[in-house]
Amino acid sequence: MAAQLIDGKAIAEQIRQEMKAEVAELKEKFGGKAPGLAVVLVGQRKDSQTYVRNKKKACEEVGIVSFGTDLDESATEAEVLQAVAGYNADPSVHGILVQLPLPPHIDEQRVLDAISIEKDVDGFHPLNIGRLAMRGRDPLFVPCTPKGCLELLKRSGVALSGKKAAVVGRSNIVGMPAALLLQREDCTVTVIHSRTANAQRICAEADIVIAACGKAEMVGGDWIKEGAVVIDVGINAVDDATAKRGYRLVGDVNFAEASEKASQITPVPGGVGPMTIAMLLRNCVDGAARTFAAEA
Ligand SMILES: Nc1nc2c(c(=O)[nH]1)N[C@@H](CN(C=O)c1ccc(C(=O)N[C@@H](CCC(=O)O)C(=O)O)cc1)CN2
Ligand SMILES: [Mg+2]
Repeated sequence: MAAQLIDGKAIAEQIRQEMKAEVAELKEKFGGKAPGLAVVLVGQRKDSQTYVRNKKKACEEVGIVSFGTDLDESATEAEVLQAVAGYNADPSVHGILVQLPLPPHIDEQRVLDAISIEKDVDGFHPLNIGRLAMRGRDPLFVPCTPKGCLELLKRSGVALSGKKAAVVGRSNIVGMPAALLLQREDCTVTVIHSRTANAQRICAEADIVIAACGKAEMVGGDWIKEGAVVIDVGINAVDDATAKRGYRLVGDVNFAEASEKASQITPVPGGVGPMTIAMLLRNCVDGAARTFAAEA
């Protein structure tokens, strides 16, 4: 039987509407103060420019004030660090995001480590990741894409406790934090990576699969257990002369095959992607609410 679609675009829209009301309440409660998000973009990558534009548009929609620094591809690491330091010190900014990837001459780790953990709305700072990994500790922010995956599961009524989960991929941004989040929900988690022996057989035992390996359609139908829930994080462009843009987007999962086996599945596009931005807004509003309450 074909799987039920998890509509990330619709769920993200619903979350934005919920947040619009929350931001209005915050303003009412705290004398007109609004949450502020600062985005630092380095270089002219078309995809990054689109994501940053979409983030600013989403901020506007919910009432978050956005700030931006656009630096040339040739910007030095010192210039990027200076932009971050300025936003760290700016009381009207509650969230700082440096769009990734950065040009290769800039040390990504050094830049991410420079963001104040109270404003780390991407959740990439080692202190936030470290707290996520520890029992009894809570990060101030959780990385947006894995947070979006968990939100999709919860809003789709998927019970997590005691379930077997497989995360395909172990990146710092998605795979690793997704595995930690599932573990915090009492799933038994296996992380599958490029050196995993019998990856397909292990994945096919999971009740929940999060695919984030960055390889177009690598997770085939035979990787999916009958009735499993599949969350596809991948966004891969494949040439297609018949498509409007000359390419089409596919995930890390072979959607046609997997949807014959899964009970629920996310599409690409329109699955996890829109949730990344919705969770960024969520983090920014939560950060601002914490600051406003502390200042009151
Ligand atoms: N600082 C960060 N950099 C990057 C992150 C991040 O979370 N923080 N994630 C990605 C890019 N990204 C947000 O920044 C992002 C990627 C994709 C989407 C999205 O909505 N995708 C659409 C399809 C878009 C298209 O048509 O091209 C979808 O899946 O439906 C949103 C945000 C790397 N960098
Ligand atoms: Mg998607």
